[in-house]
Amino acid sequence: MSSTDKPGAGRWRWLSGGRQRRQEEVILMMLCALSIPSILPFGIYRLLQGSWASAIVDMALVLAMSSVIVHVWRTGRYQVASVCVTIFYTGGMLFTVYLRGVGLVYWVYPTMISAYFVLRPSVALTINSIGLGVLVAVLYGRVEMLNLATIIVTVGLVNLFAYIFSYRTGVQNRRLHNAAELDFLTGVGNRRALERHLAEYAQERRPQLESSLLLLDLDHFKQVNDQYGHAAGDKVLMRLAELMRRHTRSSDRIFRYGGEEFAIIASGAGLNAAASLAEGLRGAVATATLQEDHPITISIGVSYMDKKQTPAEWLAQADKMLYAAKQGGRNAVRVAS
Ligand SMILES: Nc1nc2c(ncn2[C@@H]2O[C@H](COP(=O)(O)OP(=O)(O)OP(=O)(O)O)[C@@H](O)[C@H]2O)c(=O)[nH]1
Repeated sequence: MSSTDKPGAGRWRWLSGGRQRRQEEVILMMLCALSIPSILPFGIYRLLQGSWASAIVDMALVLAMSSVIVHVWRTGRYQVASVCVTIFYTGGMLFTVYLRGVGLVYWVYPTMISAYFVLRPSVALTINSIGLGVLVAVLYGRVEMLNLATIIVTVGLVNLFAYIFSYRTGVQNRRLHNAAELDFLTGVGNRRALERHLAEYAQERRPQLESSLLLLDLDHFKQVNDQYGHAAGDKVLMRLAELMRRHTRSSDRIFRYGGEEFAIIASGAGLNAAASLAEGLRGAVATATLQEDHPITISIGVSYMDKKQTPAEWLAQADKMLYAAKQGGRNAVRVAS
């Protein structure tokens, strides 16, 4: 069984709730879950003390974090929730310092570091810089200048180190991702990336989002290699990938499925739209010069990514159509009915 057949496979399966979750979702939910036992005891203590304002802030944070966990768990949407969580945390932390004084400034450090776990480094740095500005305004006149300067410098340094660490980790992650999922010759996604995207689409919950799968294969490509050499064949593959990029939308995803075989996930395209896309690509390749003095054509099989079927079935159907296009004389498009 290939990875396209396994919903919920992988490292985060135990938290998947039936589908494979992105790492970002899991980190956000864990961060929120961790904040509940960290804040709740203080909220209860403040309640017992009768410090109503502090207790309300703590309880509101606990409630907000619980809501975020439920929201992310149910919808899988984490981007806006990540910004909201950071703003809740920062606001709660600043209000607590405002209410109870500089003694609670220790909360600033974990709060600010947590932003780098769930946001892009530049966004986290921006929110934290605004938070630091508000903190200085809150504490100004309430603590000695030397004390305030120490807080500013230490908070600033913590942010600087967290930013550098988070930025470098992001760069390394992108490099690893590219090495694992990009085809080194053409720069489009590789087969592993295709399988991941198909599995993600199979678990996508928006019923109105329809997509189609195109499998493209160069016709008689062996002749190009035999006649002009392997390096010339490589150039043809690169030019074809470039042509596909130009003739697809930015939401479509292109992959190299095998040696001279490519796949396109036409996002948001039903069968008719996908058939027009395929026909346009076929015509564009037929009229382009991918190899001087040698006309090159492609054959394309198209299948509809029906949610009632599995990714393996979409691939098998598109492959069957591709085979039919080849059998029909090549330089042709066949669409699954
Ligand atoms: N240059 C180059 N050639 C490749 C690469 N991967 C596969 N090929 C070649 O692609 C050719 C595929 O040949 P076949 O499977 O016979 O297919 P074909 O000649 O395209 O014929 P049809 O698909 O039946 O139209 C072989 O010559 C492979 O060497 C690659 O990365 N670079």
